[in-house]
Amino acid sequence: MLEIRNFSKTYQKGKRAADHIDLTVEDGDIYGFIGHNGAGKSTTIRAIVGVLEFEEGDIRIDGHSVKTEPMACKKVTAYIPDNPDLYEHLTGIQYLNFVADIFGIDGKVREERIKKYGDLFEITSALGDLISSYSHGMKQKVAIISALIHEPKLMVLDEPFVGLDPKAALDLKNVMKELCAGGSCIFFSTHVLEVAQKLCNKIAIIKQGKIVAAGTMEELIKDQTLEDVFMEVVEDAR
Ligand SMILES: Nc1ncnc2c1ncn2[C@@H]1O[C@H](COP(=O)(O)OP(=O)(O)OP(=O)(O)O)[C@@H](O)[C@H]1O
Repeated sequence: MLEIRNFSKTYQKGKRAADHIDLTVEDGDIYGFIGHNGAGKSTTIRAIVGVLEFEEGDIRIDGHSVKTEPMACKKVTAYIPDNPDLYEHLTGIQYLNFVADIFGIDGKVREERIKKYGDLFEITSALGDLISSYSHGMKQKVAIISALIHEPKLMVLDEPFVGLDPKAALDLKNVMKELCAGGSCIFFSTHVLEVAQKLCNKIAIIKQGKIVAAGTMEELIKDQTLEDVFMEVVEDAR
């Protein structure tokens, strides 16, 4: 579903943020992407979802290149950035309808999905209010619902648990599992290793732009914790 081949990114001031990255995310995977601050997670994620241009390597979603077939990629992908920037002058429901329009989701289906996820995340009663009046967590919830509205085949999330209360975080984990059980896949970055260990079937660890370990959770951690493995791998790669 997602294939990253030999992807590298050097920013204008010469910073090499991603260095020959190869990764494959398959249908049904909940793939965690972990690494220290500044390791290159957001750079990779932003290239996957088409908001960061790159020259080296190729990224394909459902067989389509993000460089040459961006629309085909975007149709099947949902992206939630680490700090969702929503249209503040719209109400929550106007924003969700706007996203549903873009993806061509018909009225009945969108209503059902907005009701299902709005109720789950306990935000239905606030959807008539302006987004500018929302807390960070409420904006995060609307961003999550907008991502789920078109049942993406690939969901890409950058630090999705930051700012969510414990109930919302649990709901999101359950929604992620449900989506992947239905054949979609998720690629997400996180610093919360306990969550990654419980939730993910695959993990990649990035250090200074390079993948230093990747594979299934069982292969990687064996009888250790993800935190132990992360610290070992990152120290070894120094
Ligand atoms: N627009 C930019 N121009 C120049 N350098 C950048 C730019 N964006 C990111 N970088 C640099 O690229 C490196 C990787 O940054 P990136 O945001 O991908 O890391 P990250 O793993 O997502 O970090 P964090 O966990 O702190 O969010 C860092 O050294 C960062 O300073």
